[in-house]
Amino acid sequence: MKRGTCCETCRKTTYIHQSSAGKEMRKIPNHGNLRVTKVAYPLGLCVGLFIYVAYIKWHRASATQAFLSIAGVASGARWGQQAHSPPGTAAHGHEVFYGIMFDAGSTGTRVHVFQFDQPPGEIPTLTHETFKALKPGLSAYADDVEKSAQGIQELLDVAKQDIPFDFWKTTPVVLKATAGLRLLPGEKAQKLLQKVKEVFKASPFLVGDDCVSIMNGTDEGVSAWITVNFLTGSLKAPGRSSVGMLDLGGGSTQITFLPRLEATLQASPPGHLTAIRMFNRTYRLYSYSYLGLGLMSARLAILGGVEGQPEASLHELCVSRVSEILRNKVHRTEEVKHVEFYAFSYYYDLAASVGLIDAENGGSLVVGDFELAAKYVDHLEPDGEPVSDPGDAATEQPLCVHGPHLHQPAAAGVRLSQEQSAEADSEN
Ligand SMILES: O=c1[nH]cnc2c1ncn2[C@@H]1O[C@H](COP(=O)(O)OP(=O)(O)O)[C@@H](O)[C@H]1O
Ligand SMILES: [Ca+2]
Repeated sequence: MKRGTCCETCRKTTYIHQSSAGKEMRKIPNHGNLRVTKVAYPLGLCVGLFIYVAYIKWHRASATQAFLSIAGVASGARWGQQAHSPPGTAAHGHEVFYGIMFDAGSTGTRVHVFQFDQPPGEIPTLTHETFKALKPGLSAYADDVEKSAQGIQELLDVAKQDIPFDFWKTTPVVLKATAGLRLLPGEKAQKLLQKVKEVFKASPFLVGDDCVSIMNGTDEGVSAWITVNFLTGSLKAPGRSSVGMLDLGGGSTQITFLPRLEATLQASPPGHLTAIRMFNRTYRLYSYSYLGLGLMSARLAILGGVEGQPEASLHELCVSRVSEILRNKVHRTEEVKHVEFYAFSYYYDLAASVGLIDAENGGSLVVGDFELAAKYVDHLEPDGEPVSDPGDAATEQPLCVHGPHLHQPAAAGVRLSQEQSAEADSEN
């Protein structure tokens, strides 16, 4: 991947972060350097989601045009060329318009305020984004629905500050919920969605009938796959092989890749294949979302069953509990050994937290590195010091990233190369 494409994205993006105290917020303008930060990740995935949901799924005929436009800008291809118009102005006859997208994840709700610019007779391009995230996720308010309104209102206020008054009533606002709401009993999830809709309706923004919904897992995986393959250039260059996408969320996890082997298509269980049409081409994708196997939900399942004191080593105990949870739940498809994958969310957070990848730049590793890291962490005393004689060669190996670091926000994920994933698979 070439350096700089996505980093341009950061230049025009303003992120507003919740401080650890959860109250204070600060604006971080990026002054045009090439430093890649993790916060660029949500822009990429949300633009992909926007493209997929708004254009490919609903308006298939205009998919190619819309995709080229929005994803092209997301990659920074055009952002260096023109100065950013002040919000609300239409310099040189350019139309400016906005969109507000809420990502209601299981661990947090995030707002993305997109600004688009449309030169006369041309397709629109994305020129600015403001982002803010709040914790916990919407599902945490399942038993106190009224309380959920406060956070949504706070995020809407960010949009109000960002979007000029004259644009409010023409700016659409949309919320897509993922695993947190999928995991709730239907009635509770619907009450939360209804509450959000009420808050949206009381706002000055454009609110459609289907402005608030739960996105299905396949759509979630496919939109992230589109984004990552746009960013790696494989959608634009037909000969270039595509990469796979792994996203480990809090409540669910997705795998999506483009199989090359007929055998993979034949051997895929029902519900694991989906087709999308883009650039006059039909992509038959292997895509599956495992509900309940996000990091937090899986931990809950694993730890929920613990009773008494462990007899085996902590690592062995963990491995056996995880195996029990995963048994017969996860389909193993042979072809992944030969596919390069980009991994996101908790794959990133976990790899960065144990030093497998650089916390700013991401990096490459093999699947087996996670296992080594788990062994290492499981051998730590509660105070964080390694035990004196872990008796395991794994802890003697350096926990470092294999292969080059990526200098891309798409790489606010972990990259698993072909050889690496093959090697890792053979170790499992
Ligand atoms: O907008 C974002 N900003 C920062 N991290 C995000 C964003 N969206 C998702 N993540 C990452 O996703 C993980 C949490 O997943 P999420 O809450 O979206 O659960 P879900 O996808 O299973 O519903 C964390 O690793 C978090 O870093
Ligand atoms: Ca997510």
